[in-house]
Amino acid sequence: MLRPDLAPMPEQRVAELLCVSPKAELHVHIEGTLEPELIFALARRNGVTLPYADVESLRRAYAFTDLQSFLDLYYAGCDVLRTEQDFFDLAWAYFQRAAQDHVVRVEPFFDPQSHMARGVGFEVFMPAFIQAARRAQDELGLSVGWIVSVLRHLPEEDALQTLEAAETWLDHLIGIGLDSSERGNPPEKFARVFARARQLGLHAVAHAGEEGPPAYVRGALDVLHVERIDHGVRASEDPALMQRLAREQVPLTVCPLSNVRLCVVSDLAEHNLPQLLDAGLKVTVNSDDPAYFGGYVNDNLTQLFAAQPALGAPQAYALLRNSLEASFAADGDKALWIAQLDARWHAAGSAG
Ligand code: HPA
Ligand SMILES: [Zn+2]
Repeated sequence: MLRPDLAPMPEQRVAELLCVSPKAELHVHIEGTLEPELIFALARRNGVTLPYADVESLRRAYAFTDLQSFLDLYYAGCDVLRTEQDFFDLAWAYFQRAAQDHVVRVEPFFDPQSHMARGVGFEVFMPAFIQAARRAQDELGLSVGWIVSVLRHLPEEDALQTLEAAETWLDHLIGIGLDSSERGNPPEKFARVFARARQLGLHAVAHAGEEGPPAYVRGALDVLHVERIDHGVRASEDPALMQRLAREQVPLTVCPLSNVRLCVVSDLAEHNLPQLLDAGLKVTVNSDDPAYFGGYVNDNLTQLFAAQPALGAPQAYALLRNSLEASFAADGDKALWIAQLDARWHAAGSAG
């Protein structure tokens, strides 16, 4: 929703408001918040030998050419996560970082299959995630809803087994997601696992239209019955799909720095987010894998706004409000956060 009543504001003021306003982060992979420093600390703790001499040489390897080149390093990074304490340290570090960005609600993905393949099961990571989320709520006022995500490069049978293992922890999960290598792995491959998840009362989201074609966005909506599309930027290639996304107000969780780092777009100035917003889509800005892509949610917002002169106060307000509205939090919580957002912007507007 754009607010036409906002007084014109200098660019710097918009950037400040973007940073200090309450917001929801709806597209972040907890394993993608594993900073190189923590990779080295956990490797040391667990006696794992890394193929990099130090943090700097690992960081230098983060030069990706596409989604797969990133995923190879992302899954390799996961190998240092072995114990409940490791997963707690990972999640707690991210929650503290998110709170600095005035995130009031986060719905992080986690990839069980990337851990189960190494013999690390739900009984190791779930207690850690639950404990970290509890502490985030108590100490940071940060509300957390976990999304169990299945890997699309693996067979649906694996995903069904993963969902079955997740059922024990259902009270601590809000949704199911679909991630990993998109091309050649259409949403239709996961029809049964998403049907089962929805039967269990989970919300449904899926990565679609990041590297994959607009048809994958349609498939996610029509076959998986998802409530949000993760990425979705390639929808702009299909005018009829754009009209549908606008009409149905399907939220898109867009990740600008990720799109640049994975060569989905050439640079931030070329990103189609303004076009998506202009077409009336319910767009949100998120960080995806901030430890790998060079920025958390406020970095994504401020760098995008700095690169795109067409983005100003109305778009900033819309993106923040969309994030809160598109979350799966309780209606009462959402209403409270939106009131806090409006109070911030009202004060800014009257200050001129
Ligand atoms: O950006 C992504 N796309 C697909 N799968 C992923 N897994 C972690 N990040 C991503
Ligand atoms: Zn993602």
